[in-house]
Amino acid sequence: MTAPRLEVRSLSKTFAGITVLKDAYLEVRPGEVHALIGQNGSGKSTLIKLVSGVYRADSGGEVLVDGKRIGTPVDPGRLHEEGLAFVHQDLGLIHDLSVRENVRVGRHSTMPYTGWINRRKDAAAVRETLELLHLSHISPQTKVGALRPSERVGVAVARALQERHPGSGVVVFDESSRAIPYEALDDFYDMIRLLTSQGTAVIIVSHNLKEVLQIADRVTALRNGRVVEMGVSTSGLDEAALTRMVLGRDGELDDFVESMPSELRERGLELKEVAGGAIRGVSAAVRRGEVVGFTGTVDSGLSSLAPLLAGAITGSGTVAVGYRELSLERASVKKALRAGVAYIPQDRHGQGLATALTVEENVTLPHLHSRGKPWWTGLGWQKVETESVLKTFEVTPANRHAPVATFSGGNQQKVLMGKWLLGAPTALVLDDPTQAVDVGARAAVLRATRQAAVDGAAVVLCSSEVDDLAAVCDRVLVLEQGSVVRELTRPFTADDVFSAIFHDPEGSDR
Ligand SMILES: Nc1ncnc2c1ncn2[C@@H]1O[C@H](COP(=O)(O)OP(=O)(O)OP(=O)(O)O)[C@@H](O)[C@H]1O
Repeated sequence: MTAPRLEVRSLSKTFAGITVLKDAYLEVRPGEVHALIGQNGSGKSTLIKLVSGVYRADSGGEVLVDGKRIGTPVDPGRLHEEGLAFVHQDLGLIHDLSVRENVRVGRHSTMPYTGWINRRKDAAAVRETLELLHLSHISPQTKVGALRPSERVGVAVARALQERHPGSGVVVFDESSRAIPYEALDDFYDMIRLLTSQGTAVIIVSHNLKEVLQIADRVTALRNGRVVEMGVSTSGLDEAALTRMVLGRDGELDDFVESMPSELRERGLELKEVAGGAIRGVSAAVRRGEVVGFTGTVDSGLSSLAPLLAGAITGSGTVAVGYRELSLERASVKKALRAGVAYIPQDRHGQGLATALTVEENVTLPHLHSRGKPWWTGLGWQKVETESVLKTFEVTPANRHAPVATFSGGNQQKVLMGKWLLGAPTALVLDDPTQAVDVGARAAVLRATRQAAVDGAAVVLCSSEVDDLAAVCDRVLVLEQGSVVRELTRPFTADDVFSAIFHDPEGSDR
């Protein structure tokens, strides 16, 4: 029997006395797609970071590639040699540089004597790797920013795989598909299949259980820092079975509109000829008590809408919030916030959270003014409210004094939601709020979104997750080329939303 391509034996990791990964084990075979699944904070990234040498494991564990011991600790310098490659969620590409520069960074061929970069040799090496990935149409001279999203993933993979024998090694995609718009996913999956057909092993870390079923041969689940199932074949599994592996219990997405009815009132949020970014002109009214979804493909303008409404980018037109009117020409997040717009941005690091501060500081900071007294911030409410956020969203560890930076990605997203929902806003604008959250937390985020409407907010949900939109929205508006082109009113299903985005009136067999 051939040795596993990658084997992990008894890996543990302790941070400041708390063991977050305990005796993890894993076997990945050559030529397979192996998915790692688990709730936020279950230890997936920690496991990957131990294998990639970012963290040093507690003593006692072992990592083997093709039967050969490579640690622990794993020497990051040896990873390339041993055939381990990591493609992170943000891809780590510099858009202003060429494909050649991005792929060859740190690995340039140089001229003898002068030590200057040998561009011709570099370009030839890049072409060779791109050919392996069936991407020979990409020129090494093209700027990465000019490529399609799926081609960018190809460049990130080429960088990871260069100078490798086809079929060797392991490529780890850590939530990489989140960087890829829906319409480019098939190309990404084709590339994964191409790699595995050559014999390379692929690990995907994903919260998207549909994706896991579609692409993975076997799956390993972590719960509370332990591997609870290892290498289970996905044939014969369905989403409900994967959900049980993740949560240790059943978990279904409710129809929250049905189960959480709200009362509609005027004077919510009114968009008048809103334009800016890739939005060309949108007029729409969202009543208080209503959740209105906006959706569309990657080039529909969807990604500009939430930042525009929240004042994060300027534009033209006006947004009326209750009795106040904001001009988008002089917009700012501060002005929008003062008018009663709470905003959950997509980029939680850049705009959402101060990661060096504690959970309690993050959750309560925007509310000190309204909840505290001019002479005293008040500690009681801060404790109670923060603990309620930790409980509602099942944030782990439930430690309000821990710095946000030490939480897993999904748990940070939950803290961000909790922070803004505390304030009972007039309008709530959410930009793809379930990204990175696990299947259990996703339900909590959607319930909280609906609860905001029940409590009287006008809620705008910008998302391309059709299941989310169908679960919480009263109406869905579909964008194309920066304008609203279709409107769905209840009842509608996730498939209806999907068909409306891709303008497929016959429905689809996704
Ligand atoms: N640098 C750190 N210091 C302290 N604790 C940490 C650190 N990094 C991770 N942790 C803790 O380790 C646990 C596992 O986190 P990890 O990032 O591995 O989870 P995950 O399964 O990848 O979650 P997600 O799906 O949200 O990305 C969490 O409880 C997290 O708070």
